[in-house]
Amino acid sequence: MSCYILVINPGSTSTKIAVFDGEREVFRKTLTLQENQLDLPLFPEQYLIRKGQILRALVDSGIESKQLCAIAARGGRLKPLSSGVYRINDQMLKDARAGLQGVHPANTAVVIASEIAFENSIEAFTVDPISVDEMADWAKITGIRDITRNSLSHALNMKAIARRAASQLGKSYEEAKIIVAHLGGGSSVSAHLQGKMVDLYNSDKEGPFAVERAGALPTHELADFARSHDDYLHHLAHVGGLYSHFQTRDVEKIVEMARAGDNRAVVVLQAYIYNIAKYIFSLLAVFGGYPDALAITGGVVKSEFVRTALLEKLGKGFRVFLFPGEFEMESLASGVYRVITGREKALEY
Ligand SMILES: Nc1ncnc2c1ncn2[C@@H]1O[C@H](COP(=O)(O)OP(=O)(O)O)[C@@H](O)[C@H]1O
Ligand SMILES: CCCC(=O)OP(=O)(O)O
Repeated sequence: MSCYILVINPGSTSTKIAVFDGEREVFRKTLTLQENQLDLPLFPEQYLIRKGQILRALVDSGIESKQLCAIAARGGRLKPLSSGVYRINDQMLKDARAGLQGVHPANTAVVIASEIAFENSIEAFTVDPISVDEMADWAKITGIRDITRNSLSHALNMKAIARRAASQLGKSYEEAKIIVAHLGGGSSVSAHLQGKMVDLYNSDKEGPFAVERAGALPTHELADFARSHDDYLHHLAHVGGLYSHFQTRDVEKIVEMARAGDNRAVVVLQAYIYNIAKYIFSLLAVFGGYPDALAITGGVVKSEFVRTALLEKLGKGFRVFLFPGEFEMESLASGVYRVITGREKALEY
């Protein structure tokens, strides 16, 4: 019998939805928001817009809600959690609405999923939310006692990619030593040891700058910037990175500018690549040398220019696996499918 899983994945500019029959994708659509809608608060404005778009898209798809047997929602900035599939409960909804560890469009997903699930008497889950925290204690300490590093990242895609890389090495995820770089609108770079992301950077606040995220900044200059810009967090996480230099999130366009001889584009792209490589190399400290593999994933990896420049900068020491694009929709669906088929137990939040 068919078991349709609705997958909901809200991002900074769109909401991706899909329907999987078990692990086979039968429908996918990207629902975009207008530029002025993206500046609206997540609750209730964006959540209502995104929920309305999802319900209309489902009706248009011809898939009836009675065909759904479960919902998989991308989990946002919830409380720090171990990796796994979580049943959405009231406390999770409360934390998502309150923005417990900050706001992210994915915070709307669990709320929308639980409402659609309730209306259809089915269950809703989230898999490896942004707040998966497997960071080692020694990686959390900083040079100021009151400032502790935390773990917020593209955990869903990076854990799935690390498992794929391990399988290509012929090893279990738990025995493989892997670095994963996720290069999208935002970026994360993580070190996987004994099946855990023991250290990572997330470009909202650390590591390499990304398409729209500022990455690590010099502390004194950042303090000055924050004093003179009330909206400095918006600069760090939405209009930073390549966007702050070129007012576009379209990497192909910036590469074209460089190819056409725009010197600024040449140097900023050089810096973009250099910073990614620099932070990848810094994670060699986790392993005391090269890991078994370096896996590079995310939308930006679709760019041949970026792939070539980055591989050249990384040199010959890594065994590199490239996974252009992201695999969040299938990872959400397969996590929930494992639970509803009894192969994995859902965790309680
Ligand atoms: N073929 C391509 N060449 C260069 N950049 C690309 C290409 N395809 C997508 N990108 C870039 O990937 C980024 C989006 O990555 P993705 O992982 O899909 O993002 P998000 O973090 O928004 O989910 C965009 O900045 C886009 O310009
Ligand atoms: C905070 C890390 C997760 C993240 O930034 O996701 P998106 O790049 O999808 O916004």
